Amino acid sequence: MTTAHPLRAGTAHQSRSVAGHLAAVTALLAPLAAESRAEVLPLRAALGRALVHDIVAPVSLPPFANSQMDGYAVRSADLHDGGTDLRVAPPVPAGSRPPALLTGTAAPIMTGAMLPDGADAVVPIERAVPDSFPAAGSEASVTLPAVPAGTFVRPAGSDIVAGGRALAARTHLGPAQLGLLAALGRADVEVFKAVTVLLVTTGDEVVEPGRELPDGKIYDANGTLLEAAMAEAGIDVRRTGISTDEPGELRKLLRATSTEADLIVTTGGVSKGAYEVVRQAMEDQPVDFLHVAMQPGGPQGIGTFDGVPFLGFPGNPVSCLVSFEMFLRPALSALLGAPAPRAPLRARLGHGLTSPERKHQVRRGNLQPDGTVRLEGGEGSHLVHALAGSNALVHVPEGVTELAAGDEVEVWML
Ligand SMILES: Nc1nc2c(c(=O)[nH]1)N[C@H]1C(S)=C(S)[C@@H](COP(=O)(O)OP(=O)(O)OC[C@H]3O[C@@H](n4cnc5c(N)ncnc54)[C@H](O)[C@@H]3O)O[C@H]1N2
Ligand code: MOO
Repeated sequence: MTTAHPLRAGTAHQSRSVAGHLAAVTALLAPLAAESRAEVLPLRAALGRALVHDIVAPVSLPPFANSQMDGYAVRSADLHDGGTDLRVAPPVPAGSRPPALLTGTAAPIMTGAMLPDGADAVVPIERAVPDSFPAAGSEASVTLPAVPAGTFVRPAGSDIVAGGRALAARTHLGPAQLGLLAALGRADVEVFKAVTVLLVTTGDEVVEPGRELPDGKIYDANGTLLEAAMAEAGIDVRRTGISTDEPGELRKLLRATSTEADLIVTTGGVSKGAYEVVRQAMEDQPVDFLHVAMQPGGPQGIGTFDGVPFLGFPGNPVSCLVSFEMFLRPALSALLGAPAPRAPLRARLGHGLTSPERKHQVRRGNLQPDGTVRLEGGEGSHLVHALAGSNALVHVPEGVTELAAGDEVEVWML
């Protein structure tokens, strides 16, 4: 292909850095961040999505000064060292505005109840004598120790003040963020629509799980692996079934199924063999096939098919998962705020490793409770069993060829 295209790498033999390819994938998918791709969802349906706009707090949290403890609301100026007897006022009712607290009285108040006007502190019931509340309606007095103003009071707006920014645009909505929106009184929220990916696995040697396995064939691991990775990341995944190695058939399949898709992802058929179906099917399309300086996941395809963004991941199962984690997930995180990016951790290697000098290596491993990471399997990108026994990706940056046990590495929890 010689057509000029902003996403294209130049010659097919050029190797592109991981950062360079991530930038290209992000540029390819940038139109997905258009505000026209917004929808309003009830909070319960918005888990895992991200905000289109900033959210401004319509009320303060807490909305009113309230008690942090079960105890007595007091005027701190009434209390003196050595203990002070106060008349017990009627209890503060839950969920409504109490009458003002008269000087020389203490009002039983429960956690979260509104502080009466005039009260400026709460003495926990454990510090009162007696240390239990009198029966409702009875005449009683209580002895309380001196406390500074503000003791066990949660001031209005101490969490957020009305008019302040509660959440920024592109914030990923997990339980805490949805809980905040509910606390602010929101019943629904404007989020980016889920990204729809058409996922196509390819190869004459690949057979649907559940069928018989003739000699020379293997089961399709990639379809299930990537569908699960994408679904977990909140992507709406459509599967086409396995494409044969016939480029015309793959083209027909894509044309029939890709119209509603935001992105086409294929696996396999992108390297240098004689039957690279994805390469051949894309011959008349603005698609680059290039090598990223990464192991696994080196061979990559990127461009558009009939105008639909396209990523061609390599066929080895570990390679296609690593491609998803290194490029698609972070590109969507950066553009749309969802899925959430992987949180990078630092860990110490349980044992040494070697890595090719000009490649960013991504090994699979298990982060142990003692903070060391044990590598699972070797470098091979076919090691799906070792992948299944791993809980983390282990990064060895380009330029690092050898690491010893105890050396620090970056890991991403899977
Ligand atoms: N001469 C070269 N050969 C290869 C190179 C290279 O640079 N020069 N790169 C190697 C690397 S690295 C990778 S990764 C693979 C990528 O190959 P393809 O994307 O073309 O994928 P295939 O050849 O179709 O398959 C590779 C491998 O993965 C297995 N596979 C394919 N699809 C599935 C599936 N759905 N489920 C499970 N396993 C699958 C397939 O049987 C092969 O074993 O190329 C290297 N070769
Ligand atoms: O780079 Mo390939 O993706 O290792 O096996």
